[in-house]
Amino acid sequence: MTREVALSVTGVSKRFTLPHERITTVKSLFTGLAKRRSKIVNEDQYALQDISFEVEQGEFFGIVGRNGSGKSTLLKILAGIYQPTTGNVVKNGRLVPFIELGVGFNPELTGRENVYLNGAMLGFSSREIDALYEDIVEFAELEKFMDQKLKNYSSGMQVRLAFSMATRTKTDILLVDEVLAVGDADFQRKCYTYFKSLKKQKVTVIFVTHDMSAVVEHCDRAMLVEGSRIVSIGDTDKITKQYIQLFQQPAPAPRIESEEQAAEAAQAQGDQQPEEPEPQVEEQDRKRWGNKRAAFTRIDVSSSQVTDADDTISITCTAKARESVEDAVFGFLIKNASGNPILGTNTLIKGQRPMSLTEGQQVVVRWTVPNVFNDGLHWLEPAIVHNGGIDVCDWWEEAASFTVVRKERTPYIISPTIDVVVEKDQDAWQMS
Ligand SMILES: Nc1ncnc2c1ncn2[C@@H]1O[C@H](COP(=O)(O)OP(=O)(O)OP(=O)(O)O)[C@@H](O)[C@H]1O
Repeated sequence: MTREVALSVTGVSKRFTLPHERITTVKSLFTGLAKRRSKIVNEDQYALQDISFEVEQGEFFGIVGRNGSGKSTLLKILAGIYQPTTGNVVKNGRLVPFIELGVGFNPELTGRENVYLNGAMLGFSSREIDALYEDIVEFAELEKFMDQKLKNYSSGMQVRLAFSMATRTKTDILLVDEVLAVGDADFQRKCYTYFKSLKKQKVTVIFVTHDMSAVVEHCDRAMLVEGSRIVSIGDTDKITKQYIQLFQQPAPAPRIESEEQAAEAAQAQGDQQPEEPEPQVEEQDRKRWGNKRAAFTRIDVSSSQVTDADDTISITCTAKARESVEDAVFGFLIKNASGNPILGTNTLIKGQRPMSLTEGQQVVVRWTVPNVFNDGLHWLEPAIVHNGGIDVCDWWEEAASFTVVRKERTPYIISPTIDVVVEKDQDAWQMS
């Protein structure tokens, strides 16, 4: 049987030019001299570099990668919203993007009016929408809300309506970004069932997500993108493992484009004084912040793969005080791959008094957490706060991760072990 290609991407790169306040030396970043030593330059940044891959007709193809790795830019190029800087995309058939919430909707109109407005944008006549209307509303489960203005809908309700509309459109290729993640678990399940039904019609689904369990469960193949380039393409087990491994490594270096910038970067490297290395925690990091009077030096999770056999998960947080801290409280959150907090606590809640730390003192906090988690990737977010919780010493999103593999899957946020005993009175019918 000949292989039928739905989508072919060859040598695609995308460059954005950004005005940027560039601090001219790494050292000045830490010495408060940043203002005097900075200048505005136009910096070219590659969101994608040399991307080539093919997706077959009827494939459910996942695209995964860290925040900022280039996934959404790639989908926008596939959708024709962005033009690639170099390279080309060949699509075999019609492509419908479902990638940004709110596109094609007007918040001041009712749900019903928006169905007609959005339908017109998707190419339906009003008679066609009349015929589809009931199905759209039923799939979205919004029967009671269609006469309310869209601005009163939750983001989950909006996504249900938008997705329900997208499913009515005849398409050969469907692009789905993470927007589905705002729908609840039941709705997501419904969407996956719908995607699977598309396979029979040879419709191709390209799906961007951070939810590794969804990749393993639903995708035929997946692609991992990191720092604007493809790391690998292959079976979903391999790709999801590689994705998880990425978080044990530092994020990639910024992508430098011009020779002048490369020379500046080299100089900045040279400006670092080896005899006074800057502590890692002071680097600019969107996912980590705080005054660092006390900071984590190490986070350990007992196992990166958690199964039904594990009753508990041990988390060990090692921290060091750089200055004295009067009343430190240690805590943590655990979030699932969609970023929903699942549980969390702190030493105060657990009855420990706020800790007084002296300069240079090391603290090790060990947590034992029951394994209540559902299938998939989970993030650990430890924190140290002080001053009655008003000031943050160190707050670290996605400091570590673990993946839960369950034999039984439920559509809920947690999946604790639940035992059941059924007692049936076998003679009951004889007695009545
Ligand atoms: N319109 C734009 N102008 C300038 N830079 C952009 C633009 N869109 C994206 N970028 C940059 O391109 C890079 C890739 O962004 P992109 O949104 O594609 O990543 P992503 O993998 O989808 O991230 P996330 O998982 O957070 O959604 C980022 O560094 C981002 O800042």
